[in-house]
Amino acid sequence: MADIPRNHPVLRLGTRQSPLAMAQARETANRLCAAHGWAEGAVELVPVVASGDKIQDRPLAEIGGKALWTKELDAWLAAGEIDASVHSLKDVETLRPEQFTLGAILERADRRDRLLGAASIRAIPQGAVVGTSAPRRAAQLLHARPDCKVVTFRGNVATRMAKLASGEADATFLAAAGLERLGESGVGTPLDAQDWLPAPSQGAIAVECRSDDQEVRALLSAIDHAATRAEVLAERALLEALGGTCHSPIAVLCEQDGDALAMRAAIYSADGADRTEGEARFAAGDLDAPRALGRDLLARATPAIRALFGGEP
Ligand SMILES: NCc1[nH]cc(CCC(=O)O)c1CC(=O)O
Repeated sequence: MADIPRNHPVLRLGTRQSPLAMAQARETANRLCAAHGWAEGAVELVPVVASGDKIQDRPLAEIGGKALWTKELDAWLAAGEIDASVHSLKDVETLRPEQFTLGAILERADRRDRLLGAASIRAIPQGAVVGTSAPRRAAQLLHARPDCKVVTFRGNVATRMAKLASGEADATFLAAAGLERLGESGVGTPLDAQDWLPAPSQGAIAVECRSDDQEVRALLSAIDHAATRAEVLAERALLEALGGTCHSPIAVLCEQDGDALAMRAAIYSADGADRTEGEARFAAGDLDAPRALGRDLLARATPAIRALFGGEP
């Protein structure tokens, strides 16, 4: 068992303030307490309002991308105001400052998207309005259903469900993991990875700490899930090779398959008309294979797809 620091509370965990972020931070705190035999309250949650939560009316890709989710927490972590920060790994930029490290990646929850408002992609009514601001979800939908109209849908999970209920769209997508963590696991229909791949790292919670903070690194390592780490780091290696940004429609899933990892990935043009897919099988920890898959996808992609990759984050 790791040493419990003298002062109480022992660990200050920074988190965004949205209900989903708070649920993820509580789950992280519970796991830390269970792993180390700490009393409740040994982990203090420190909520901050992230820039990404302040601007709700425009797609994230337009207003500055994933950095808007981590900016405030990064500043607090760098300054020592918090010991670690909890993120949805899919919202964390691929290239992070050297001063931070992924101290723990928790066991991945359901990786799938869920469709709300229709029983399947095929069952969405002809010409329906579908709310999403994720380039991946928009492109995947339009690839399968070019008759649909995509409208911007931002805000936290409850906001998006309310927008759907009020008729702003006929259907929308939400991550199964997020719904589950909010106690809404029965909402909508899960889309199986066979025909609808999720976002890189979807369903995984990441806990970042300062790279030079050996004490916190040791504490966090107790809740790290090695199999999840291998999968999501491979997905992020693919992302890195693609030079993908939050404008880039990338769908990928890496899963344990016997004693190896199996990855399937697809990249799209913004309008979903073009799609290039590929797959690879490799050993856990091999990041060259997913990078090679990324380069291979780009080499085979159309100009309309390639225009969305290799850009600035
Ligand atoms: N883009 C926002 C976001 N970031 C993480 C989740 C859910 C949790 C996860 O996927 O890990 C969500 C909501 C959603 O996409 O529906």
